[in-house]
Amino acid sequence: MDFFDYKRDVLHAEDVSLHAIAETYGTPTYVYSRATLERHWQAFDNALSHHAHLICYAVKANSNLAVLNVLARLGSGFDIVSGGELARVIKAGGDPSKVVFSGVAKREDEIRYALENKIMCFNVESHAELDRINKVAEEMGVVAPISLRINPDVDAKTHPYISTGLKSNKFGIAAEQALASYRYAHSLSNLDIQGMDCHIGSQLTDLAPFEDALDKLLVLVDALEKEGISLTHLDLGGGLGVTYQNETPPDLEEYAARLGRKLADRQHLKLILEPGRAIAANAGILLSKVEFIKQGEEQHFAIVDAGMNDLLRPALYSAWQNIIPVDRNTEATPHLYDVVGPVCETGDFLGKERTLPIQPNDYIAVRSAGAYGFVMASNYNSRCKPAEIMVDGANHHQVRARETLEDLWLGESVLP
Ligand SMILES: Cc1ncc(COP(=O)(O)O)c(C=O)c1O
Ligand SMILES: N[C@@H](CCCC[NH3+])C(=O)O
Repeated sequence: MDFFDYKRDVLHAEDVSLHAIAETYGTPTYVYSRATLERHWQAFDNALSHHAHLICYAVKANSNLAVLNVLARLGSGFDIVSGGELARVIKAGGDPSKVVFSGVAKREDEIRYALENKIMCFNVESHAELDRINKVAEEMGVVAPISLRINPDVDAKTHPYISTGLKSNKFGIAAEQALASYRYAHSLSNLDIQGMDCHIGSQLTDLAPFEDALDKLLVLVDALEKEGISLTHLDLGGGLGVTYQNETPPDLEEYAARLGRKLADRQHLKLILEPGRAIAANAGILLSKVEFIKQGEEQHFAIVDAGMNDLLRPALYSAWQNIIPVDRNTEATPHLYDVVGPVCETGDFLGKERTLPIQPNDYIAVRSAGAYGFVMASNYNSRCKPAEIMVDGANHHQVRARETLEDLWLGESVLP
């Protein structure tokens, strides 16, 4: 069941007409479905019910406070990559003791802030970072829980910009160096070794790389055990793909079953997953209005009021996201369009060669925009960032106001 569907020829989010949302809040506007977020999180939780586990939603995918709060209410943990994301989790009512802190370069102040809030674990990516966390923990007179992020050197077969588990990527500690790194961590007085983690990439549509990575990690877990270093959790990161166009991402049950089989005789090892996209992407759309139709030399352009500053994925990765009309009952004849924004860049497009029955002032929805959408928005061209709305059944709530002109120069000043 899709919570974004047509009712009486008008696209709805749950029970709310997107036409009504556009008229009430204006465009461009991100619209999220609470029921979809909950269903996706619950699907992960249920699929892993046979094994001790914690789902740590990757905050970077969509960090709106209302999104985090909906997931926190379900009991979600959170994967963060900055002090800012931790502050958001806390502000949204999330439990810091269910937070894992990833990222290649945590600053000292961020480490201190995380220790003060007693997060569950730091996912550490280098010796230098071990030293830094140990130093801050020592200064504070506490012990820091840590896990080492291993780079298993597996090919996630995804877009090169979002592949993270290859030797050539900046992420993690090479598998060959892992034992030495654990020994080193063990020698530091203010660190407590808890786990091992990896994250091999995003938008994976094949299970084999996850299994290969898990196999490599388990070899290391066993080797550590022999040295008297036993771990309490294994964190396999995020990365499960979603359907944008015609991808067939692995079935969640199958994913969980395959991981579960490899962990069956290791019940003491709690499994942590850090899904972001799989929870948020298809729980959101970007609503936009057609400004003009323009006949170019070779193609038609539909110029809409959302641009690359609002949704960067098409421009940055040539990512394909479905674009559909909000009103199906239209007089407009379908044409092939490049759907472009108002930003002064040739790369400013939301979709190319899309057949759409649209005319000026019609609304369109860019689907699968709940993850890596608003969070990657910018003010380029001094454009105000869009509003964000959360639909909950027949209700809609503005969970972030559209930026105003005053917001554009917040904190700026001119010379005296
Ligand atoms: C460490 C880490 N965990 C989790 C995620 C979430 O990934 P995804 O949105 O693909 O599930 C990412 C981003 O790719 C990440 O870097
Ligand atoms: N921003 C990327 C995903 C990056 C994942 C970061 N670890 C995307 O939109 O696909």
